[in-house]
Amino acid sequence: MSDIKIIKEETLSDKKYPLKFYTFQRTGSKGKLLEKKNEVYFRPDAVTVLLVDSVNSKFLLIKQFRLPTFLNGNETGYLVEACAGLIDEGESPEETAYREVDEETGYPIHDLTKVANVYTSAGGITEFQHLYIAWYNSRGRHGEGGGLEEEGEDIELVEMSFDEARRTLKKGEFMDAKTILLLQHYFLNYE
Ligand SMILES: Nc1nc2c(ncn2[C@@H]2O[C@H](COP(=O)(O)OP(=O)(O)O[C@H]3O[C@H](CO)[C@@H](O)[C@H](O)[C@@H]3O)[C@@H](O)[C@H]2O)c(=O)[nH]1
Ligand SMILES: [Mg+2]
Repeated sequence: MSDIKIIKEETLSDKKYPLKFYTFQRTGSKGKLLEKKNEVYFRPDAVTVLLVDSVNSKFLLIKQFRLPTFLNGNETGYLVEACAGLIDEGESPEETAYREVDEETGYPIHDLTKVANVYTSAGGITEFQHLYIAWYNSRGRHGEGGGLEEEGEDIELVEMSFDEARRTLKKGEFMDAKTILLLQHYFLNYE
């Protein structure tokens, strides 16, 4: 680890989150000095929470437009995902989980449970995801949800039965990695 030497660091863009271009050296597994180049996009770490109503056998998912997917083959640009958001400065992942669930869905949750920490695209993006499941009551009272208007969020709530989620998984129709991981985790460990 300690023999990694950054030879050059160039900032390619710094509009929202920095995109940098590195030239670095490190000793490889065969003891040889290697020089490499790597573009790195510094997106903040994030939290994802799969909301489960085990009494009524339902998940609460969200649907929203995702430009990068539209630019890469997703015809409508819409993606069905578990509730997720970026960690604000000074926030713990648990605090982000409660805030994002409230902003995006408006439902109270309980028993927030850690599932895993994952790098989502290790070759080029710094982002580290904190994955959780939590329980909600689909028949309970809830706030508005829908995301923050001032951030341009436009979020539709999608309630999906366990059966439909299983079928959609089997057909390979979910397209968001963290959502697939959490649904599979739930079916493997709780059903
Ligand atoms: N201006 C600007 N706004 C951005 C940019 N990138 C994101 N935003 C905005 O910043 C807000 C972030 O909303 P969050 O709910 O905190 O995050 P998220 O977009 O849901 O992110 C989660 O899901 C993504 C898609 O799967 C993940 O990529 C991400 O890691 C995270 O898990 C959204 O309004 C989004 O449009 C950008 O480059 N420029
Ligand atoms: Mg979000």
